[in-house]
Amino acid sequence: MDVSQILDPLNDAQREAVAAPPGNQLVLAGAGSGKTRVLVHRIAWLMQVEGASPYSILAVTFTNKAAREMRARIEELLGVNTFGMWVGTFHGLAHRLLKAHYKEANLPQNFQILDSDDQLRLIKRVQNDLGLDEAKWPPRETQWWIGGQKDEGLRPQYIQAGADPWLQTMVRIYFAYEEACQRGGLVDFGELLLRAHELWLNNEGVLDHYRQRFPHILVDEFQDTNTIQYAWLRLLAGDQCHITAVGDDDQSIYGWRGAKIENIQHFAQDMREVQTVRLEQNYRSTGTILKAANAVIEHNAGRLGKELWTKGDDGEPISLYAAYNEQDEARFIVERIEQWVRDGNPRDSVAILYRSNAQSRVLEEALLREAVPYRIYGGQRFYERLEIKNALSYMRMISNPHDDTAFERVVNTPTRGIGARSVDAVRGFAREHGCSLWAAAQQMVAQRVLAARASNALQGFLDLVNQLAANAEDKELDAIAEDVIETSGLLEFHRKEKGEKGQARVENLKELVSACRAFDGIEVPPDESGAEVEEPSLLDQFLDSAALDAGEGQADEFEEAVQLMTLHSAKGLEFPLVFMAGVEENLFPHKMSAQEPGRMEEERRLCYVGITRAMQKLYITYAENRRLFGSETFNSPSRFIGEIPPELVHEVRLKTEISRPMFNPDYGKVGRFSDPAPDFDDDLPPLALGGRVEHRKFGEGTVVQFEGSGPRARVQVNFDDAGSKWLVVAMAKLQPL
Ligand SMILES: Nc1ncnc2c1ncn2[C@@H]1O[C@H](COP(=O)(O)OP(=O)(O)OP(=O)(O)O)[C@@H](O)[C@H]1O
Ligand SMILES: [Mg+2]
Repeated sequence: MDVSQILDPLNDAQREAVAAPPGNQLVLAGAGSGKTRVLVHRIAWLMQVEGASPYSILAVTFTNKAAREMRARIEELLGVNTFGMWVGTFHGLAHRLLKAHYKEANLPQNFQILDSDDQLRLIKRVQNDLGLDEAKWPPRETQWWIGGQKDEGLRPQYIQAGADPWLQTMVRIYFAYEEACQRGGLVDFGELLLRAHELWLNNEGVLDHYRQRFPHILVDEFQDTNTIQYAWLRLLAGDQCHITAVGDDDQSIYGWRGAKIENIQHFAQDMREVQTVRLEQNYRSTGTILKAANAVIEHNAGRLGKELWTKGDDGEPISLYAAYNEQDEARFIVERIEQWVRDGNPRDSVAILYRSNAQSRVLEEALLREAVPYRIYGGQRFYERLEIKNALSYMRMISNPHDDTAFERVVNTPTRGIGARSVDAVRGFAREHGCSLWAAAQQMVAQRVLAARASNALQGFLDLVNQLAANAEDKELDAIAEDVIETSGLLEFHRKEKGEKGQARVENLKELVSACRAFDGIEVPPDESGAEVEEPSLLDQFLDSAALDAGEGQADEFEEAVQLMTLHSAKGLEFPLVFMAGVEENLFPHKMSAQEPGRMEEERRLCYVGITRAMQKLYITYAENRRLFGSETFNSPSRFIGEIPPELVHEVRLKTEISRPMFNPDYGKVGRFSDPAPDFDDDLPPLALGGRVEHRKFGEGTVVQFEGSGPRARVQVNFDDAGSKWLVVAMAKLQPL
């Protein structure tokens, strides 16, 4: 038997983990030390040497994309098909279980996944029905709270509200929300996990079946499992099955969402005979990047403790750029990317990482301006778009007209004369009769409850959905989508919208048809045990995968593109060139983290995750002046920058003839940056970004941007009275103040 392919590309510690006899294992190791590689090779080993069938393996990954990569790697290593292996995220696997056992889970076969937006709407509606004022009971807070309870595995009946009126109300909403979900056949993300856990708890036969089936359980990114996920794993493992868990306590970044680092310690106690393996050699990053990461994370207390080293070169220093504002930052980043690409590197070797989703907009604009293809990773870019969600809602109505969330979304979209009052009346009727909105609307039309005009309009909507459903019979998925966007009037509606926005929406709707065309189903392999798996319709599969897979690189998967993503979604990934943007106090660390103990350490772990994504070169940028979330802020550089040893950092100065970057008082405090003298062109006044200048005609103003050099150099000045102007420096006779 040739196992050299499996073992040769590993170091001794990795080999020990991969080739261990079946048993419980914990691989605890820092970033880039090959944890994920160990997991993949371990699966290959189990199959090749222990004779495990792919059917007997369940692997949990952090994203669906990681799951696909894992499959591909194993197939490449062994030259066999991984068909039948269960590889996916906790949510994806839970969904699959619930689909296969919907009856035992007390769900309709075509239950729908409720994404966070739809969930919020539903909560609003539920609160409204309970007569709770939104101002006093912010629905987002309720959503957060309910999610938190589900993560902890708590149903409303188990929550002791005592005499706490706030908690009593929350529990009341939770009850009503559960009821609404059950009625509509809707399952939110937290519910997937909770139900899947209860499915096993309450159905011994089902649990036994899976325990028999999956003697080998493997989990990546174990440090970010929450209570219910861990309970689910343990329940499945019981005493017979073996878990290989790999993780890094320094990379636990989802505490705010209920993840428990403690699970790492509990694992060693809860499971029998756990073998712990540590990996310390890093294969990903240069020495410099690694030293920076180690230095930053050292500021955290209570670590399980491990130091990473590499045999590789030190590589280039980390570049730090102090931008004048967020525009300048974005432009700088795009320029460097263009240079990198001109040097012959592929675009998809670059990632821009940021702390908050909203930061992407400015970066996107800068990339668009320079026509640099980019993709937002994990940002729910396509399926989150309004017009797409509307079209998907029509498709959901075809699948299940009792889906209240979909009903709400499209009953009057595009507008068809069904006013808010009519919709309110439908809601009231549904509440009174304990039925779905669809059933209520049908009754109301039949009983002529509404005035003639409103009634006709509502009838029109009912007819439309019925017609779409009839048309959909025996049609291909893309034909259904095409019919939906045309017959519903959505396409026409956006065609009439003026400007680029409408056009983009039309294009998106069309893209949905292409997405349907390319879709060939979620793999549901036959279950050799004979457990009943009724194949859901392709439409249902598509709707589920759109909800589950949202944003995971589906935008033009094959185009070579720069990757944009939040630091959170960068976990587990690696890129030769990485930019960390917006590394400023209040943004990163996020200002919310100051309010809760422990959160600052989580921010630092997030910084560690960010730094360790970089293989060859890392840029850190911050803006002295930032417009974000609609307001202007002046932040100092992040404390994390100060935690990187100065000798690893090189500060970037822009060397155009006219620019002298604004002096940052904080540098003095940190007192450590090598500062190459800025270049000046003696003929021209030394204008500085952010500097004050005077113009004969326009008066005083602030320099905000530069462009070009030499005689063609231009500056943009925000004049106090005359507004913003672009001026040619050589002509404008600007006087620095
Ligand atoms: N023994 C090895 N020899 C050569 N390259 C290796 C070895 N082990 C891992 N690598 C490479 O090092 C990089 C990091 O590995 P991997 O992604 O598995 O690390 P990780 O510990 O999972 O990181 P993270 O904590 O970020 O998830 C990958 O490019 C991987 O292919
Ligand atoms: Mg990994």
